[in-house]
Amino acid sequence: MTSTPEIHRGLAGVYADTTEVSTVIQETNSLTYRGYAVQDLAAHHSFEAVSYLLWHGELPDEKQLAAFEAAERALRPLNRTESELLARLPETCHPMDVLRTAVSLFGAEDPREDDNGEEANLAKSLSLFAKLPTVVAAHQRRRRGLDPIAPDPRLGYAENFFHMCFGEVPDEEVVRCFEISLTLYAEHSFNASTFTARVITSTLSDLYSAVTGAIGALKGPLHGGANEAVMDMLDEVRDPADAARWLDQALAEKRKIMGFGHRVYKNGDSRVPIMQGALDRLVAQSDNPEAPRLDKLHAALREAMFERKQIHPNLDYPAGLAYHLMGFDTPVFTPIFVMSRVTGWTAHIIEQLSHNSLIRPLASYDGVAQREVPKG
Ligand SMILES: CC(=O)SCCNC(=O)CCNC(=O)[C@H](O)C(C)(C)COP(=O)(O)OP(=O)(O)OC[C@H]1O[C@@H](n2cnc3c(N)ncnc32)[C@H](O)[C@@H]1OP(=O)(O)O
Ligand SMILES: O=C([O-])CC(=O)C(=O)O
Repeated sequence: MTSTPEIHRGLAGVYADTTEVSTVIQETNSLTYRGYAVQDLAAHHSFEAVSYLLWHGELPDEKQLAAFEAAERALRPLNRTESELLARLPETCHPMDVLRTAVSLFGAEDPREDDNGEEANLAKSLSLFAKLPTVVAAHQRRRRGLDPIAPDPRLGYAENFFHMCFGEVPDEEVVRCFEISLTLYAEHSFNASTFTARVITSTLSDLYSAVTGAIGALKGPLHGGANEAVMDMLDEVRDPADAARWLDQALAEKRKIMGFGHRVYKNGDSRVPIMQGALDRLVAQSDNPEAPRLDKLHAALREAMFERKQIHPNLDYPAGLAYHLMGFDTPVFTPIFVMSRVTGWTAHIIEQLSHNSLIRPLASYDGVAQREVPKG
């Protein structure tokens, strides 16, 4: 008789490979990108500089950053085929479907699609980084029956995204809060979408295919889709006075409370204090009449969840409300996560190729024993 192998369902606790890109340090509950604490990066560097760091391993000097920014700004516009094809998708489809289709289309158009050399993959990564906000913004406007706004090369990455979505750039505090969220969302080791990208890459498929698959993995509400689900939950509960009663019922129904819990962090997500601080500043200066109620409800659910389950919020909890207060439609929240995480995904794709081994685990069979096929 063969012994039953040890099963790690969900690969919980399994080390699948090494990485130099980022790490969660359990003892201090902190996260580093290429060795730098993420809160220090968020406080002192632009999202563009953080993206450069993830791809190149070091922060850029002034000249490198200027060249990087100029290249990003030049790559933002979509060509006519891209704009027309994406505008043919149903207006009602989820914007994650638009992004998934867009990345697949960019791959089909790129003559270097199958060139897996580092230089080619860095060029593709920068191109995705520059173009995805243009796709997301055009869809945000289309949902409201509005024509797209062309990117403005005079504006930085975050400012330009607001300009393309709303035709104006908001107060500095709002842009800062958005940039902080992008830096915090950029990278998180072997999370489900990054691992998906690495699995696809491990077959020696192309970067666009890996990113398309990663978008599909991020869409799910147990992963990136949770930032949208947080807002749906706040819309469902509405009244801060109902938070505890609503939560008791949801827990009794064995519902997962969106924006809470984490596979790796069991004592709180290291990114939450930074994002919550940015959200507090956003609420304080918001002219949205709903901001005080939403803030109270957000805090009431967080406190009730901790009292009942001792489970902490993850990054999606403050980010979801922050994106709402910035004026984005709820279905655009996870696409914003993609705009940021495409940096981490592509850094991992390049790393996977640098020491590739096909990712192919085993399954312990527990189906019916071998049997005779009925004849005739
Ligand atoms: C950016 C990101 O992707 S962060 C994650 C975003 N996802 C979410 O916010 C979705 C809600 N959260 C969850 O579903 C989970 O916490 C996950 C999927 C993120 C992590 O799950 P796991 O590591 O598998 O933890 P697991 O599901 O085993 O949770 C352990 C216990 O805590 C409970 N638990 C964990 N999170 C939650 C939650 N959000 N709501 C209710 N109960 C929860 C589980 O029911 C389980 O209880 P049990 O032992 O009584 O069965
Ligand atoms: O690490 C994870 O499992 C999920 C997460 O927080 C992320 O991808 O940012």
